[in-house]
Amino acid sequence: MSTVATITVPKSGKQIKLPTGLFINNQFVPSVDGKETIDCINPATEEVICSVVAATTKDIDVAVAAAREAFNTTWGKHVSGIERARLLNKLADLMERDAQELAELEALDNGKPLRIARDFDVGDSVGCLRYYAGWADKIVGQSIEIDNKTKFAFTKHEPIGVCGQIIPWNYPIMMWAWKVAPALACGCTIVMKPSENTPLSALKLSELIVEAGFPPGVVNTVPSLGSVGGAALAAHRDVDKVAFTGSTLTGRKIMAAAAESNLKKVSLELGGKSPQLIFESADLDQAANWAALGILYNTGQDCTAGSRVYVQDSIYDKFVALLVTKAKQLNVGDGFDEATTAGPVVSKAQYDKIWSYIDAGKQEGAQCILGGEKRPGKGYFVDPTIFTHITPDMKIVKDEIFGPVLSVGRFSTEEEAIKLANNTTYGLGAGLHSNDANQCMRVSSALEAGTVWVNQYNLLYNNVPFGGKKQSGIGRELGSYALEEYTSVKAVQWNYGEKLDWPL
Ligand SMILES: NC(=O)C1=CN([C@@H]2O[C@H](COP(=O)(O)OP(=O)(O)OC[C@H]3O[C@@H](n4cnc5c(N)ncnc54)[C@H](O)[C@@H]3O)[C@@H](O)[C@H]2O)C=CC1
Ligand code: BAL
Repeated sequence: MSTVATITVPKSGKQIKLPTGLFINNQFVPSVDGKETIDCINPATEEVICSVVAATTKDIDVAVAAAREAFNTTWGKHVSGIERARLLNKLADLMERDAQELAELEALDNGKPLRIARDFDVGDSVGCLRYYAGWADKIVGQSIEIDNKTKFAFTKHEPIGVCGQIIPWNYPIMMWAWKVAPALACGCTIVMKPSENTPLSALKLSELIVEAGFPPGVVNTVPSLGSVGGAALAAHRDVDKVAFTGSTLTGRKIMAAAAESNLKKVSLELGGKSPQLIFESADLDQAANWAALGILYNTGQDCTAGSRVYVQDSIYDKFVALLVTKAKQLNVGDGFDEATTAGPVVSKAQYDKIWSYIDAGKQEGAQCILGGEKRPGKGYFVDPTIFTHITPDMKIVKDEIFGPVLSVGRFSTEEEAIKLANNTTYGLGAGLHSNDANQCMRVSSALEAGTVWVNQYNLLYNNVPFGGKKQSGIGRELGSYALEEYTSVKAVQWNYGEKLDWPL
């Protein structure tokens, strides 16, 4: 197959030339032993955009060897923090320069609206690179006094080594940035496996890695099926750490593979079934805006999607009516239409999964008060769907759906609200809306989640840590906390005076 695809951008007709090979040692190459390719589908039209080379397990070995060689020679302990910062800042500048093209590829491959891809996905990712560029020369250890006449110790926060990074399809550029930026800032090298659903932006970013001036092998990109390339990275004996975002099911497999191979360090950002609590003192119009954003942003394909909303009895009817009004204002359509505020879901598999849950909700007796009807024609479009009259045992209430499907329940007391919210195996996000400050403090500390949003929902900042409790994950991304995921602490104990009497 050709190793450069020509991709036509809808509406503008602009043509993008994109290398489609594996990116290893700063070059786009064919597979060493495979002929498989991955078709990239535009979910708004179901048409093939282009095909990219699929890495085999042998290709993963080649990419890991390249990353190891770079770690031992040009990166790792062989490059200063100042230089790492310079390169990260340069990469951020190039991403900013190419923001439109990156967004076009993302909108085509994932389906999300072009404007949102450019302003939020690319914009926040540029910010993420700059944030970690700022950290690159500030990764410092401690000096620890043991005995002030004879001994002290100091710690070094050393790069952990070769990192396998496995990312999903819901925010392909942003998940790339969240993983690549802290790893490079700390001095790690990378084998990046983008999702087979959305590999295009990672290939474009690989071109920018070369242009920014990163040495060969520092970042390698291997599109592949999860069961092939992802599994090979998780089980690889020369990978020191694997960072993953995706389903809890796959996270479990990755952890098992890490345990059974070389006990590599693992960080997991997994699924969720996040609650939003609406108390009677809340500003209802604002709460409805945040609740709608919580479940409908990115067409609900969000690990922190606020997919369970619980409303206090006294305001239930009024709030539900408001929420329906807000949900109806969403404009689901092709991401290249200016008016679109939510695109299709990413793939046929995801579309089918969402519809199986909508059907289950109806069969289990929940009341569908909005949506719940398929659209005719092409494209994986799902309109906002709201269920009421739910019970805790329903599948739509328990399982992560990853689509614009909301379950709405009710409560009478604060205790009941907390109990309902925490009644899940997940613990990623939670929201509460109340104008009672004491209540906000009480409830935010009682909610079992890695992030609690008070009077807002779903906002993330590069300097605020993000991650899950319970079965939503292990470790933290973003903020200074992410640096711990990519460094290993070495304690150097120094004797400058103590004499050892022997035998003891
Ligand atoms: N937490 C999050 O942000 C995400 C959650 N999900 C959840 O997962 C559900 C299924 O979506 P999928 O795309 O199938 O998720 P997935 O967890 O299987 O895929 C995420 C990434 O893991 C890779 N992968 C798959 N199997 C692997 C394996 N055995 N070893 C290593 N890597 C592997 C995939 O290639 C992809 O790069 C969604 O409906 C949603 O509920 C999906 C994507 C992101
Ligand atoms: N909400 C950003 C992270 C994620 O959905 O994977």
